[in-house]
Amino acid sequence: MILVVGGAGYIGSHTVKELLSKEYEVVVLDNLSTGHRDSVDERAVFVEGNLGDADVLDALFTTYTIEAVMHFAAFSLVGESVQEPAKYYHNNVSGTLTLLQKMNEHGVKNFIFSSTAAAYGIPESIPITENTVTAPINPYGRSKLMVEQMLEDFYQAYGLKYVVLRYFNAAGAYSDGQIGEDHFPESHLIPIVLQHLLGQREHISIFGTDYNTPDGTCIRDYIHVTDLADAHILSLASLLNGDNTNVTYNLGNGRGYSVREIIEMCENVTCRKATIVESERRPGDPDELVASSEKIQKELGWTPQFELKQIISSAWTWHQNHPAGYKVIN
Ligand SMILES: NC(=O)c1ccc[n+]([C@@H]2O[C@H](COP(=O)([O-])OP(=O)(O)OC[C@H]3O[C@@H](n4cnc5c(N)ncnc54)[C@H](O)[C@@H]3O)[C@@H](O)[C@H]2O)c1
Ligand SMILES: O=c1ccn([C@@H]2O[C@H](COP(=O)(O)OP(=O)(O)O[C@H]3O[C@H](CO)[C@@H](O)[C@H](O)[C@H]3O)[C@@H](O)[C@H]2O)c(=O)[nH]1
Repeated sequence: MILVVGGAGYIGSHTVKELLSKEYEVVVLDNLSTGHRDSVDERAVFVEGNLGDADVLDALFTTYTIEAVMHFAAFSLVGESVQEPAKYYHNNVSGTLTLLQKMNEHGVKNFIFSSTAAAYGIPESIPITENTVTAPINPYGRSKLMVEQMLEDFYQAYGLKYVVLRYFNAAGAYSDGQIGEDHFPESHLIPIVLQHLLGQREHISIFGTDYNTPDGTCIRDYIHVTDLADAHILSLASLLNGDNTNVTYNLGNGRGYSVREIIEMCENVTCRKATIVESERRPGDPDELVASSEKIQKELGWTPQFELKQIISSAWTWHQNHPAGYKVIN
């Protein structure tokens, strides 16, 4: 069985569906702090609990035979991490340490970790490879990098095998339109633009128009959540068949889009016109983040299947069908 920690969240719930479609048995552990019970496929076992709760973990590892753990659970709002670093180190680092200790005690040796492009901070060059210097510029990025470092120590000392996946900007929704992105508060650009185009927000703020990019707005690499889920499946197989022991991969499309280009593509997909307000820079935003994902393409044969237009179309279907997200409207 595969334990998916944070499987009721955005990326976790999509990965659960992919795992089930590949005939893996899945148990989800999630405390629903930012996730949604309704996003979890009913074929998965659901346990509500905290990943930092040793008793919950003992019960899980005793009840189920866990071959591998996929760990999505974290707090991930950059701005909040600057205001409340303790919250981030407690959940993302200390919670994960408890999980790793319990895995070790129960002899569970395979681990896949959701890391982030934020681990690189302001990169020295583009595209970013796994060898680019990691120098995070906020507590969120640092909390992820600390876990990466713990994983290498656990590998050396206890033989934990791991794959670290550094995602760039996750976006899009599952092909059946039934699950998608529902964060509160929403901070990500694509859902914010689509919510505006649905009439749920008065305007879109562009955070900074004086960046060192061709149109002055930040450039990011957007990757479909299903492509991320597929990378997890490949990583899992490589751990289980012994090909990988301790490895880090970037996950992006290798193509950057500016904030203005994203808004234009959203207008194009939805055939609606956006109202834009040019605002101040948001603290901590690097000019440009674009991945080189050649390493995972070469080593595991992962190839992203979705381009920006398809990413936005799938997200649009989700938002139209679920204007209030997972909330039930009476
Ligand atoms: N969304 C992105 O663009 C992006 C980019 C890079 C990395 N990531 C990372 O990927 C992971 C998933 O991101 P997401 O967007 O799906 O986030 P999300 O908030 O939708 O999902 C996180 C899930 O973890 C659960 N959780 C949090 N703390 C927990 C705890 N202590 N015990 C049990 N469950 C807990 C939440 O309830 C939620 O269901 C995170 O680790 C995030 O840092 C996300
Ligand atoms: O209303 C908005 C929201 C965002 N942006 C800009 O849009 C870009 C993308 O922002 P966002 O969607 O919030 O993503 P990022 O800040 O790039 O961060 C995401 O991608 C990172 C990896 O690249 C992950 O580490 C983070 O967890 C994840 O939130 C940034 O330049 C923002 O300043 C706006 O201009 N207006």
